[in-house]
Amino acid sequence: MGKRLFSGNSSNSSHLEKKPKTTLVDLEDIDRLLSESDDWDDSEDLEILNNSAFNITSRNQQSVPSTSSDQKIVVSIPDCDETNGTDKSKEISSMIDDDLDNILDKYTPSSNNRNKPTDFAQKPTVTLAANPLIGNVSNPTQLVGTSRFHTETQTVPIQNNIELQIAEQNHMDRKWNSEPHVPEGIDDEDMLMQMQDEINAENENIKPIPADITDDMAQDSSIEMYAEQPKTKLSNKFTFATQLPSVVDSKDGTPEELNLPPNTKIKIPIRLSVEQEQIIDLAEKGYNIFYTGSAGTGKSILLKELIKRLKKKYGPQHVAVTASTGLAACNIGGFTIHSYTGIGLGKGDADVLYKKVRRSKKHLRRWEEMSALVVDEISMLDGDLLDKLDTIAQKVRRNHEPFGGIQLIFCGDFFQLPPVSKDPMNPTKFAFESNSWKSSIDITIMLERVFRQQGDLKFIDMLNKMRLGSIDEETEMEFKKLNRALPDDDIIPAELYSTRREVDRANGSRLAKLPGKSRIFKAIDGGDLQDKDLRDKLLQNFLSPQILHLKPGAQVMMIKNIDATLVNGSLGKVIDFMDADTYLFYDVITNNPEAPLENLDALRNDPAKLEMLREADNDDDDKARKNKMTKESFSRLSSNEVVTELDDNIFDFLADAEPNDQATRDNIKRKRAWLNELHLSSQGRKLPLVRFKMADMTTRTVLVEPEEWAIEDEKEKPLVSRVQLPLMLAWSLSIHKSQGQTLPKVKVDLGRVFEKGQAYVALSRAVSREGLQVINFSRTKVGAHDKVVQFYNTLTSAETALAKLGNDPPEKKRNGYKPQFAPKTSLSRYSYSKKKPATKEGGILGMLMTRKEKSKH
Ligand SMILES: Nc1ncnc2c1ncn2[C@@H]1O[C@H](COP(=O)(O)OP(=O)(O)OP(=O)(O)O)[C@@H](O)[C@H]1O
Repeated sequence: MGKRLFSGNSSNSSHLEKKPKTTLVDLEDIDRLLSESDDWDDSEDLEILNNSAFNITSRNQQSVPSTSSDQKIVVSIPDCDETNGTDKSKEISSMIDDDLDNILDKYTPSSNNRNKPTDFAQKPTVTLAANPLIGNVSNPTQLVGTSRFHTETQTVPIQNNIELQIAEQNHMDRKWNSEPHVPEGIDDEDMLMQMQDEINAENENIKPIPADITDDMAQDSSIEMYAEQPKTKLSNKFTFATQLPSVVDSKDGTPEELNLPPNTKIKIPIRLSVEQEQIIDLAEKGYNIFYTGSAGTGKSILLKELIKRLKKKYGPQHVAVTASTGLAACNIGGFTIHSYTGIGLGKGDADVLYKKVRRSKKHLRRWEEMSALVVDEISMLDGDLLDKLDTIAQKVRRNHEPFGGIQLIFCGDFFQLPPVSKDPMNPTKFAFESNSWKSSIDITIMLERVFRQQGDLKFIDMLNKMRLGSIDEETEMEFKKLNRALPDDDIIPAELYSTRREVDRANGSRLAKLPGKSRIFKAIDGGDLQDKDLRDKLLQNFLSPQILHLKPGAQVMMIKNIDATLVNGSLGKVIDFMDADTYLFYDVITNNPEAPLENLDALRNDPAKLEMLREADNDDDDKARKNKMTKESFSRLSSNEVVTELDDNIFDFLADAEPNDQATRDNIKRKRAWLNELHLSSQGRKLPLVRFKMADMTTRTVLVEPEEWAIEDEKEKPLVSRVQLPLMLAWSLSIHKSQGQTLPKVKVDLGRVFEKGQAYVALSRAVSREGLQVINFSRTKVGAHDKVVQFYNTLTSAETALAKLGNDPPEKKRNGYKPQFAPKTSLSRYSYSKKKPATKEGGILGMLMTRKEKSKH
């Protein structure tokens, strides 16, 4: 029997949990690789796993129905960089050779696993991919947890109809042409097909003889064994998703000669185009770059790769990854520029904002350590604000070069949405009109190839005309033809509207269609401002509504940055409502299903420990403490609140591990009852338990607690404030929020378009005309700013920009340019306290508190 290198599990909707449903049996291999390599950067989980030798995960397709048992295992081969590529390549090569044997071992019937019930047979897909661009990475610690979880719960084996796939070489690797590092044997499609045929031929002989698989056999087998998954009620299908990996049906993307079965899903790694690569080259040389291109030219995709390269060059903590809006920031795994730089709403002059930054050690440090500042969707950033940021940078860093010598990478399309200007007397100032832009940007480049709509060239042409604000009659007719219903299939179309009122109405009607009564969450508003009209106006500006209606099944969007992965823009689905105390225990059971009930009981009956746990869960910064009381009053159970039993959905994680032995089954049953009893008797207000979809396609289930928004005067006293759940319904989106998205199926209503570029942004989210419905189209809705047209007339292609530059890198051109980060002079005055758990407890309490600490960082 070969060593067990990996295994996967079946995936239905419930497998999109944060606790990964991937099993990695041979963890030692991963651990060893991680510890032996000098290249891993421990501080960045994502970095580690992007570079890890093996990245073995189970992936769900976005549109897999909840009842499906479709499975996909991705084995990623790491990227080779310039310096260590060859060695690592050899190492991987030999390991991969072993792995092929293991794949065969794993899916070939052996004496131990021959008798399996085909009823439960899953249909795994094995993809051997060379570090796909959008890898689904997992965290090694998560893998450890998962492994334990699965080892203790024997289930039923995967067996028949396996499909082996080979993903193309990762064309992001710039050494592809010269030194392909995929080992021989892996990129050989014939061999894979042969393996697939062999395995399936053997598997056909397996007779469905259920029930006689003993625990011992399961332990000994090289095959992991899984239970048939019970169906969950809530689908994990989302109306839309941000920048999903390119997963296409075989009919669209599989090379003919692969001859894969019709339902095979293939992940096609993205290969950067020459012009995209050229921009990376320029950025690596240290130039301050603005690059642009029409919607769908791959600006964001390129930006993600560029960020990786800059992090390699400067170190992750020296690269500020930001965007002008929360959703755009979410797309590139960054922050809004306002929150990252510490300028809040950006109100007040540069001096006021500089003082604000100085008061926050965290933000001061960020500015001081910054070597590169990346801003996505720059078109929505106000030119005056850019000038203020420039001033702050120079002051904080005590360096009078533009932006204090920080390298700038700006990306966006000025033909799309301009900065929001609410003051008619003070019209929009584009970023390119600012003084700081003129003094800092070395190169402006235009990407020319459109990827998003590449399957519909006529549509690209129509959109291009629209972008420039001039469409002819024929184009208008073509757009008007799109006023028809979209096919009613598995995918629910996203809906885009121009105004918030329209969005609210559309979301409200979707909510009404869900069964059951909605729960109402009323905001607590405060602040010192006396002028009622002004106060109401300011309150209206908050994204969070005064009254929020929610039901289980509601699609929601997070509207605050909570931690590293749960950010403004994260999409989720409400699965139930529970109070904070029940959630503490729910969390314990989720992470530790085998924890004895007696321990949970003991913790429940120990008020001191419980209090400690609650404290550890609370944010300890000053402001949070000030608002604690308001938040607490928000979270108090009101007398008329009806408390019902918890829904079975919340126990998905237990159902996944459907045990074979009676004792474990009983244990789980007891825990369900125990948690329900706690839930029914608890005095806390029931808050939404939301399953969020993460950028790596896993999910994370969290109890969403109230947050505070405030508009402050210059002395940081709140003029108006609101405490509310940081959620909004999200079946429909405003066009402003949709900027940056790729939406395969979308319905757009242009009836109330009020801004130049707005109609273009909305329609260019679609991938093709086939997936686009347009209501209220009219030529009058289309327009472009003259200033933007003029500015774009001055732009060049990447190739021309390169030719003009010559060989001198900007380090030589810009006097005193520092490719590394700024001196840390003022830093030494501060000491940074790291948050520590309130106490070092062992057992469940300790585990919980450590987890909470970790999730905060
Ligand atoms: N080099 C490439 N090869 C194949 N597909 C690509 C490439 N670059 C981008 N794409 C695809 O094109 C689509 C649009 O990419 P992306 O969102 O990065 O464009 P964008 O220019 O940022 O669009 P927008 O301006 O609308 O935000 C995505 O589906 C992406 O996967």
